[in-house]
Amino acid sequence: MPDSISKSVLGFSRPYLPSKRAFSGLMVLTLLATLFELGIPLIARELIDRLSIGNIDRMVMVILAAAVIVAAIAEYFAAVHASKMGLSTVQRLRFRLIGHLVNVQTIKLHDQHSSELAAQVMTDTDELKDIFSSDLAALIGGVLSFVAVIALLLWMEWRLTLVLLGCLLIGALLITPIALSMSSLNKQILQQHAELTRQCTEWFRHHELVKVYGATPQVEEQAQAALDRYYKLALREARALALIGPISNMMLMTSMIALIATSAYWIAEGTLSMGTFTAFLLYLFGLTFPLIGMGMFFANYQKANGAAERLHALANLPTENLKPGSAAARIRTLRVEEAGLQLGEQQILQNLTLPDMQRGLVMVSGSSGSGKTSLLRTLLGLYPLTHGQIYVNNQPLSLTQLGSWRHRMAWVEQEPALFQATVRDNLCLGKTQVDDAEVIQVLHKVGLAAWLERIGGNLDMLITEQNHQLSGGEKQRFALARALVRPFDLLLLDEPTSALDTQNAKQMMSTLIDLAQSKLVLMISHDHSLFSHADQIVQLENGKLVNILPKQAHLA
Ligand SMILES: Nc1ncnc2c1ncn2[C@@H]1O[C@H](COP(=O)(O)OP(=O)(O)OP(=O)(O)O)[C@@H](O)[C@H]1O
Repeated sequence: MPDSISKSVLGFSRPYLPSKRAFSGLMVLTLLATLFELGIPLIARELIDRLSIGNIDRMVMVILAAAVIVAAIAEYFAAVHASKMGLSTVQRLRFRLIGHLVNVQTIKLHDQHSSELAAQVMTDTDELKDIFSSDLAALIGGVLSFVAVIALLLWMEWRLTLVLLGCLLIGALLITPIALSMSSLNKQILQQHAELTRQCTEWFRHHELVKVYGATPQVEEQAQAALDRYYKLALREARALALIGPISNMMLMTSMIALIATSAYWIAEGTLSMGTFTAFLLYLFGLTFPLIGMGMFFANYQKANGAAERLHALANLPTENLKPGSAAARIRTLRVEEAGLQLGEQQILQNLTLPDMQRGLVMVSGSSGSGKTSLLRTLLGLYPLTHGQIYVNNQPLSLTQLGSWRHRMAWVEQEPALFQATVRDNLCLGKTQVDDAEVIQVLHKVGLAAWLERIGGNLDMLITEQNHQLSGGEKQRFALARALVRPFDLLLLDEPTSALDTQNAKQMMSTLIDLAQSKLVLMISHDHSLFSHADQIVQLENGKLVNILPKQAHLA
């Protein structure tokens, strides 16, 4: 994302704001609406003064009607334009945030929950939307009306205007601390909202576990506590916001009473016309909305500051650097030299050296937690090496474009991830050209022909989040199919047979042995019965290489 210079709403949103033209358009429309709205009381004054001396002027009536209609039309277009600006700003921001978050370095996302991130992308940005749509238009119109009305009132009766300004100043002083408290309050509300979203996601995703372990009362208790926390914060915010309207109204009421009382005296004295008095009243009414609008803008701006601060933290998570370096060439050899990987306090790989590996099947074994998956993640460029180097065709991997390096690989994860998407979309992830015939062929190759038949050959079938459409073993073969529908030089597999029966494991091994004729296949496995297929066996312990056995040695 572009560097965000500040955590404030305007600083943070600057790169996504609408063009100057759009802002000018809003200014013009708001100005037009405000000018006509300000003109209406003056025309009304003229009309009433003429009527009071029995002069019915049709022209003034027509002008008044036209002014009312034009003001309404301009107000409508200003509101639509402002909403468009707010919506487009948030759309651009969300688009950049989504792109940014999927590129954030894996290790920086470890502490984040995906549903909390999703909640932030959707909910926190909503707080900014109102600022650039309704609130901004209200502010521009409000400031214009306020300045113009005060100028007109000063021109009409300066002493009364000073009394009015005094009342408004007291109102502003009352509203300011309320508005200022919004920033931290809203930050807490959004945090609590995201936390609730995370908890709900966990409960719904693991509903079977919850049922079987009879954890429903526990869930309800946690839900109640989380909802109570949210309710209290939201109520505090509602109470604070609810004060703004009455305070503004109270100040206007007070001003109006003072105005009417003095005006009554002057009308009786004959120094004030009925028309001027009507205009005063209309202007005071006209001030109500701008004042409330300005107060709300101030409060919402502070609220949005809380959201911007949270989004700022997301936007500053470091992303992967896919661009620098040279394009990855076809992989002929792969070597690891004194690789060290430390994550947090934990030393995961320690001086791990793997000599040149070429095409063939390399099995990685070792006890649980010895660093096998971490080694694969390092090769995938998901975990950065703390020291040491990986060499591809004798070139340091750190000098190679990460994106193009990944294009040379395919990966079958330990716990196959499935999207809530169609069979085709799950298999063809990242591919721009999809050939159904090829997809079906690959599904046959990995032993999913019977499964495909069962689903009626329907590649459009939706795989749901709970993915009951696939058994554990079918999921593993499905993940292999996803790898095989793309070209690669290096295939990384993380215990791909752990959920397979002997027959299916044999079939998968035969596919992998075939592939290993022309590609490098690196496979993690705990199953010693499969080791006889390996061209090389790498044994890790505590992140260190303890043994490396060629095929003959192992078979011996
Ligand atoms: N992102 C991480 N942050 C902190 N520790 C991590 C991270 N990734 C892995 N580890 C730790 O590194 C150690 C090795 O994990 P890894 O998953 O590589 O082991 P493994 O050999 O594949 O184990 P298994 O055979 O059980 O899958 C574990 O103790 C794990 O907790």
